[in-house]
Amino acid sequence: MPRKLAAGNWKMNGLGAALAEVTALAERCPSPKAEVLICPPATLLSRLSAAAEGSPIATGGQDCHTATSGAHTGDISPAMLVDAGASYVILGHSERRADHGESDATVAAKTHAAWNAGLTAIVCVGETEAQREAGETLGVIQSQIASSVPDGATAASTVIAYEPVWAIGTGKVPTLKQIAEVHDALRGQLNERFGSEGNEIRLLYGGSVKAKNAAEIFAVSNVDGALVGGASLTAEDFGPIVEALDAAG
Ligand SMILES: O=C(CO)COP(=O)(O)O
Repeated sequence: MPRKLAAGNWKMNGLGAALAEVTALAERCPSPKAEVLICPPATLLSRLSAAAEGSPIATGGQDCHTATSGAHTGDISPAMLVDAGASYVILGHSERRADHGESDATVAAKTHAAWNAGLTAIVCVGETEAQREAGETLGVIQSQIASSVPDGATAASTVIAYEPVWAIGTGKVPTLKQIAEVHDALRGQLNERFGSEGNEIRLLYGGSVKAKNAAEIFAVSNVDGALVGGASLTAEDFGPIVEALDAAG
């Protein structure tokens, strides 16, 4: 099994001053057992990669285009993320699915492009509150996985993040039983489709993960780490989450 992963998604937050948080995080967690990843806005990626050099902190993008270069104003290619020091990219986040109309097919194409550039793709899935209330959660998520994750996914190339849309930035968190139900179902689906490799693909939980709830979430079966938004912005908030993941073994 690859190392567990504590991933921070800074979303559209962070100016130059935020680089100090990465230095502080590296000082606080000098040799974590888990992999630690920060995905800053694209404007900070190069500088953050430089600031994290020599530390255990990896960097990643929050989206990429399917092409390597060309006439796509405002977009960023996977090769450009690699050039800026990234080793990961978050794809299909629910905010991109909602704000930019990204479909499962788009996410799958971006995942292929990311793999071709040597990036590890963190593919995000999650149900809305209405879908959960209608009892559709597992069906929605399994269909998103089936169509957003291309054939050939491996533990080195792919991470899955389960992020219930209603838990993102709301302070609402599913029960541990609800998290276990989804993660166990995802593990079963990945095993069935990718064989032994599917057993090794890391499954992250995301949505209102904080220092105070991290340890109990990391104890849930088939939770191999977290994708953290708001609580990843400072070393003070993210450090204890990394430490909780390490303590979970
Ligand atoms: O969307 C998320 C990470 O990608 C979760 O965000 P919050 O941790 O702020 O709820």
